[in-house]
Amino acid sequence: MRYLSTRGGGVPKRFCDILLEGLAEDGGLFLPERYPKVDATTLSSWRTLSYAELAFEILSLYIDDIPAEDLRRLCAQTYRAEVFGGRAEITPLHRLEPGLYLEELSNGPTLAFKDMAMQLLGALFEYELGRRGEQLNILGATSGDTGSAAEYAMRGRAGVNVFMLSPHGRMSAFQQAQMFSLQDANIHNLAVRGVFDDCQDIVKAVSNDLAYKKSRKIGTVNSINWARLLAQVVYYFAGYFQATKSNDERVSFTVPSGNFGNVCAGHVARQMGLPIEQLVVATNENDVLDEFFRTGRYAPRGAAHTHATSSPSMDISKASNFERFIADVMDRDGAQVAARFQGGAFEVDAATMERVHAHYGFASGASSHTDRVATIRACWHKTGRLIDPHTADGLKVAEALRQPDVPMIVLETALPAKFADTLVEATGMQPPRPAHLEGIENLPQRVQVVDADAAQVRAVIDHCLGLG
Ligand SMILES: Cc1ncc(COP(=O)(O)O)c(C=O)c1O
Ligand SMILES: N[C@@H](CCOP(=O)(O)O)C(=O)O
Repeated sequence: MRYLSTRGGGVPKRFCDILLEGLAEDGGLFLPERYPKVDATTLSSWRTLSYAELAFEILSLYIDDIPAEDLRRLCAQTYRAEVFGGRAEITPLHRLEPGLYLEELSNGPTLAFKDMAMQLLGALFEYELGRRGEQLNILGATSGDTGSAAEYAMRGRAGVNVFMLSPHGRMSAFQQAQMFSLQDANIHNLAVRGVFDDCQDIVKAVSNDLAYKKSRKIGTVNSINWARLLAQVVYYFAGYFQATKSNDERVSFTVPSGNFGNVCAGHVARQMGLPIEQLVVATNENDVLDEFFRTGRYAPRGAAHTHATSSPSMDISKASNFERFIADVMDRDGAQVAARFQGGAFEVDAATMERVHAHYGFASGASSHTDRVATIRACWHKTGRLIDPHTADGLKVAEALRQPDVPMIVLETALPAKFADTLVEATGMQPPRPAHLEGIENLPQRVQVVDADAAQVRAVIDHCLGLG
């Protein structure tokens, strides 16, 4: 399989090259030249596989520059029950009521769905850097969960440093403590005076400085990196197999969305032939994506209009992976994609929106603080299940948009322990947390506060690398 930039520049590349490269040189995002199709016989043969074996089968369709036995071993080492809360299924399905499910994606080390891909990325980086005898300096942006997942996956790994940008004062106390309490020498936390989008813009600006990127060996762990999305495709198949008995059945997924990485992985699974009826995008008050799916207008907002909400990891107004989806909608016309994403807002016509809904199966809705608190409370009272605020945004939208006779799977993107204040407001109870994370907020923290300025971030990286 070869990979191309959404903006059409550069030459086709192989998987391990784009794994380390992250953002394409023309500022676009890598996509495989085509989505491999999975026929009914293959789909049936995958039904009984373990999660690790399923991951291997799916990854093999996209990766031809890692020997099969090595890739199989990396998948087996990554997707072990011990790493994912002792759950043999890795992403178990929990039935809330007939036809409505939660797919548990947050049983990994940092209690959010990011672990599903990041644990594999850590193994892939170490493997490939070892083969090449190279180092990688990862520059990432987080609104709360990517950061800790990346740091836990990369801490102590040979050949990797992590520089993680987060929006100063905008994450929950638990999320901050998860990241800032790490004392490993290869982990560097930078709190940016700004919002998540400022952090992501800095990652892109530094990556687009090609001379700097090359000389400092800068890589990415955000869903900018295709490998993140690829690993996330696997749990759509795993969820489908658990919710159905035969391939004649269809299911829908509702995905709490911010940077559009998670639901974009669902789009890839659907393009591969997984029988998905609808992909429902659920946003919080930062509803740029919901606005697009309702009206055809994509209007990213600035920091002043990006609200700080009680589902903070979704406080995003410029969804990076939306570019990948639009590239597919525009039949991979790189010039058209570049024109749209180098500019500000854009609009697509009614015929295109018809395809977005009917052909690509997208629908959307938004949730507010009042909605998510009410949803957490109702879910607790009706089912005895505590859910986190982001999952609540998903459940609220799923309940409004689910169709009769089509099972709806809501992706559980984090555990309640990460967002205690909102859980207490909704239920009057402190959410449970794993014993080893008790008191994490009281540990000493290590973080450097910087302006939303790429030059300042470059200076910090250079200083840490002993270059400035
Ligand atoms: C808990 C949680 N839910 C949902 C999202 C949104 O996912 P995505 O950015 O892939 O759309 C995020 C962050 O990405 C998150 O951390
Ligand atoms: N919500 C994310 C934001 C970054 O998303 P990513 O999927 O592109 O890494 C976070 O919690 O950091």
